[in-house]
Amino acid sequence: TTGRLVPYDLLYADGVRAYLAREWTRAAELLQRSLHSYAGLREARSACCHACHDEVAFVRGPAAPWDAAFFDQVLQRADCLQHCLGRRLGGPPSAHRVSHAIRRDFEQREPYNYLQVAFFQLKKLDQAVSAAHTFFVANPQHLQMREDIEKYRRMSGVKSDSFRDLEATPLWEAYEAGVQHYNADEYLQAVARLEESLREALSALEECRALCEGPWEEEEEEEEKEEKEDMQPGLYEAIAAHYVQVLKCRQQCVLEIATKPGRISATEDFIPSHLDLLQFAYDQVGNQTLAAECAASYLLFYPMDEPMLEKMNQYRTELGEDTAVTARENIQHYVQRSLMEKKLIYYAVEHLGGTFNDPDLWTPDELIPENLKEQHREDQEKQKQDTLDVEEREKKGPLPFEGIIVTMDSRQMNGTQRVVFDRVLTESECRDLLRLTKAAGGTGDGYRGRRSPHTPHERFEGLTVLKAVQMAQNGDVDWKDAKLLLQASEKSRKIIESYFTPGKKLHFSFTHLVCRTAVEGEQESRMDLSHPVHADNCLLDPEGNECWREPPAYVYRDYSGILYLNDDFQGGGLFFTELDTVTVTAKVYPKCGRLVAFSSGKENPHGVWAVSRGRRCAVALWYTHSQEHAEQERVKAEELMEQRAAEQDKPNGQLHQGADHGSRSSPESPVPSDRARPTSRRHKPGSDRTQRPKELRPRDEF
Ligand SMILES: O=C(O)CCC(=O)C(=O)O
Ligand SMILES: [Fe+2]
Repeated sequence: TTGRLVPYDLLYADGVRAYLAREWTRAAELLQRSLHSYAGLREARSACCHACHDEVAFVRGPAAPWDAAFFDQVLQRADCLQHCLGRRLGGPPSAHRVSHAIRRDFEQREPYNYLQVAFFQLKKLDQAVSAAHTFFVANPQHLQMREDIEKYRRMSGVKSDSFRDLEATPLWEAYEAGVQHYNADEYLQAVARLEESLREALSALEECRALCEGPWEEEEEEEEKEEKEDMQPGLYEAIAAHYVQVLKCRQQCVLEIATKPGRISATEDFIPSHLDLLQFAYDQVGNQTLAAECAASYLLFYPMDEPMLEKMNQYRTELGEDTAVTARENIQHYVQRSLMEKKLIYYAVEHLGGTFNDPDLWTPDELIPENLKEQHREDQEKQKQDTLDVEEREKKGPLPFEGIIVTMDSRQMNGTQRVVFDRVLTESECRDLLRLTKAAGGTGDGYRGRRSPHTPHERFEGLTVLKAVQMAQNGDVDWKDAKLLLQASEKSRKIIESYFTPGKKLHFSFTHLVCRTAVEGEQESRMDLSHPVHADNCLLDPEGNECWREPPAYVYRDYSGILYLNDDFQGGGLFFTELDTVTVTAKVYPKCGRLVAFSSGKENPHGVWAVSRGRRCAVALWYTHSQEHAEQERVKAEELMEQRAAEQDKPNGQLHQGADHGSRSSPESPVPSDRARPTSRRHKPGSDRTQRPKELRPRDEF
C-alpha cells in the first residue's frame, strides 16, 4: 500500500462541503477518495482479522468462559489487531473511528447520491448514471432517485450499460439464480449457483465480522463508558463489557449478510437454508455423497429435524455403513464458533445485564439461561396477547373454509386491517385460471395486451368476469374455467367478509383477472414500479400526509383483495408503505393460492415492484358495503352462468377446499414451518425510512 490511508469520514466531510459550495470537480474527487478509503479500511480489517488468531477458537468447553486465560487471549488478539492495522493503515487505527451516522451513510451508499450530482454537473454522464444506479440499488424506495434515473433514461447520450452497480456483490445474483433454477427443477444449475452463493455468504460474513473490531466508533464508546460507570468495573469487567459488544456485533452479521441491498428484512436462516436446498438438489441429481454431507451439515443447526434425520438414515443405508458421512468442515467451524459466542454473550447478559437479540432461529434451547428463557416466555406471552388484541379489534371471525391458513396478520404486517391467507386455491385451480388468461389473450376479445398504464416496461392485460363468461358463450374458453373465476372470487369474498366484517355484508365492487408481463429487452436496470404507491379508495398526497376520499378515487370501495395465481416471474412483490409512500412496512410475495386482503383506505398505501421477467397474474378484487355500488357486470355474469347451468341441468361444481401442497420445502421459506424452531426471537422488520433529509438531496440541481 502507498503510505497512510486518509480516514474516510474526513474525505467525506470535505467532499460534501465542496458539493454544497458547488465545486463539482473537487467534490467528485473527494467523494471518490472517501469511497476508496472506506474500501481500504475494510480490506485492512479483513486481512488483519484473518492474520490474528481467533480467540474463541482457544476456548474449550462451556466451563468458566471468562477465566483469566481467556482474557489473555482477548488482550493478545486486540494487541495483534492493533499492530496489524497500524501497519496496514500507515498510522494509528484510532484515527479511523467514525460516528454512527457516517457509518450508516456509507452502508446506505449515500456518497453515491452526491457523486451522481457532481458528475452530472461535470457532464460526465456515464459516471453520473452508474453512481445513481449504485445508490438506487440500495435505496429502491427513494422516489427522487427514481425520477432522476428516469430522466437519465430519456437522455440521448446515455448508454444502457452505464446503469451499473459499482458495489455489486456476487452473493445475491448467485442466490437468486440458484433459487430460480431450484424452482424450475434445474438442479444441476441450482447446485452450482447455490454453492457459489454459500461461499460468498460465508466470506461476506467474515468481512462483516472483521468490521466489528476496532477502531471503535465514538457512540459505542459512549455507551460503554456508561456501562462502566454503572458497575465500577475492574479491568476484566471492562474488557468483558467491551468484548461482549464485539461478540454481539459479530452475531448480527448473520442478519446483515442475509439482507439484500435495498431490502428491509433478512432472508431467514440464510446459511442453514442453503444447506437444506443443496441437500435436496444434490439428491435430485443423484449425488448421494454430497447430499448426505449437506444433510449432516444441516443437522448441526437442527439436530432434531425429523425429515433430515430420516434422509440421513436413508443415505447411510445407501452409501453403506463404512462410508463416513460428516458435515462440512467450514460449517462445523461456523456452528461451533457461533455457539461459543452465543454462550459467552448469554453468560454476560445473565451476569452483567443487557440484552441480546439473537439473530438465529436455530439456537438450541439449552443454550439460553433459565431466567432469560423466563423473560423470553413472558415476551412471547405478551406478543400473543397483542395478537389477540388485534384480532379483537379487527373482530376477526372464523374462516368459512377448511384448509385455508392465515400466514400474516396486521401485526406481522406492521399495520392495520391487513392479512395474508394461503391455500385459497389449489395448484390445479391456479393452472386453470392461468389457462383462461392465455386462451383469452389469443382471441383478442376482451383481453387486449396493451402497455401498462403504470409503466412502459410491462404489458397489462385485464379480463372481467362478464368477459370471461361471454367468451365461454362464444366457445373461446372453457365454461368450467369461467365458472372457476366466479367461484374463486366468491370464495375470496366470503373469506374477507368473515375475517374483517362478520355479519356485515360485503358486495363485489369490481373484479378482474389481471396479468402484468415484462416487455422483453426493456428490463435492464429498470427502476420504475409495476404499480406506483396508491391507496384504493382515496387520492394519496404524500407531501401533505393526506389521502383525499373524493372522485376520481373509487371512494365507496371498503376492502381490497388480490388472489395470486403464480410465482414464475421476477420481481412483482406487493408492498405496503406509510402515508409518505416511501417507508415500506410490509411485503407480500405472490404465489399460487395466496390471498392478500386489506381495507382500501389511507391506512393501506401499497404498490407493486417491477415485474422484470415473465408474467404475473392475479385476480384483483374490490368490495363495498354499499349495495348501490354492487358490481352490475357480475350480476349479469352470474345470470348467464345460471342460464347455462339450467340448460345443462348440471349441478354447480364446488371449489376444492383446502389443498395438500406437497412436502417439499418452498425456496421462499426454505425451512418448512413444521420444523421445531423458536419463533419471534428474531427481530421483526420494522419500518425503515429510506428517504434522506431534503436539504442535502441532489435533486435541486436538476
Ligand atoms: O397486484 C397487486 O399485487 C396489487 C394491485 C393493486 O394494488 C391495484 O390494482 O390496485
Ligand atoms: Fe391497489
